[in-house]
Amino acid sequence: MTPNARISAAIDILDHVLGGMPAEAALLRWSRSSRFAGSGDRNAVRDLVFDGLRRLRSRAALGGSMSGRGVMLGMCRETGLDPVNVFTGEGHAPLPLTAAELAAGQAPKGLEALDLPDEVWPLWQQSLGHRAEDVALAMRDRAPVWLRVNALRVDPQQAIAALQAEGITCQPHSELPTALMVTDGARKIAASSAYRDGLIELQDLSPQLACAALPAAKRALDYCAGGGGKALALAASGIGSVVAHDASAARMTDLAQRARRAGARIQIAAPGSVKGSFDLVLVDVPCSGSGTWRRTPDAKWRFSMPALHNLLQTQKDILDEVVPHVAPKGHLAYMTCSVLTPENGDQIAAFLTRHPDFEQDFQRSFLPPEASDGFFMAVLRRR
Ligand SMILES: C[S@@+](CC[C@H](N)C(=O)[O-])C[C@H]1O[C@@H](n2cnc3c(N)ncnc32)[C@H](O)[C@@H]1O
Repeated sequence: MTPNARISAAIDILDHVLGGMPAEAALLRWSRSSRFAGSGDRNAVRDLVFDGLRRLRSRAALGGSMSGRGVMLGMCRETGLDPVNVFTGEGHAPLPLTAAELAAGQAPKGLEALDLPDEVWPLWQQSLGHRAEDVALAMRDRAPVWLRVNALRVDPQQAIAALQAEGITCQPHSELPTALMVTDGARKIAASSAYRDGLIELQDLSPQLACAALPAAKRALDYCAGGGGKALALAASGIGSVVAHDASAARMTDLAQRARRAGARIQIAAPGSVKGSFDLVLVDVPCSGSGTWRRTPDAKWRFSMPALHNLLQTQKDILDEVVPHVAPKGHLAYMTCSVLTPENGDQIAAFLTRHPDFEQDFQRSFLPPEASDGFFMAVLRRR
């Protein structure tokens, strides 16, 4: 595909996303109907779409319309590409710009320039205070890729060497050497033998730092295990017995295979079947995902207050549900990938009021750009 044909494809995909389709589904739909596209084309189109979604409002303002064409025209204007050379109508390039399109567009203002939806701003500002603008601006850029070295298989130096042999270069984090930032070759990870053999896992820096800060335990329960990212990290940290549970069995479908690959011993509990108490209970609850909008930028534009209120109730219910599973003197760790206070500190303050037999050990927030994703953890202790 020519560069302009890739822009045409991105316009079509963005129009589907703007029509309500999740970005991954829109990309898959395009991919299936574009067998001619090679892997380089697919990667380039994906990048155009995701960059466009991270900067949707500002680029639509620059391009003069909230549409695939408007966003790609805005991209041309922002990056200094002459739109007349892109919108040529030749081959598979986008159709030439009309006089109205050429005349439209202006510099983004206010929340347009921050690329945030209006609905989130009051809460964003209350939650982030003086960091509100710079965190919003960080969300406009692509996030780095981080790997977790699986200490059950290798040490960081061995993992770095194995990855290097497959053309993937990494740099260890200064405080947590098992966290590796990929500096080159990120697209080769999924097919690499280092990944297939369980030497490394894909996991963002913030959850890695959060898991590393958890108190030591002999028996841990990951109550909202999903695909098992945290359960695998707990098992790799040397906790002898890890039980993974989720309200949805389907969310844990791949966990047994991932655990085998990683050499991790994880017991999978069917929904609602957890028995007994644990000295560490982790609840990585469903949340707005507002800390991860660099990776899932379409979710940013789906944010709504009614959806947030439903999530707040789910988070509260999960916290109350796990109380019987926290052993006396045991720890309850609460995590979200959100930067919004109602899902974080407020949720913990309300829990401590409802459950005076718990006290807080510590809270920690991670914010981009210095951390990778926005993330929150609170560790509570049963008296
Ligand atoms: C943020 S995701 C977990 C991600 C996972 N811990 C990881 O690291 O890959 C939240 C999970 O909570 C689960 N969940 C939602 N309601 C729940 C409930 N009442 N009890 C247990 N799990 C629940 C969802 O199915 C979802 O998999």
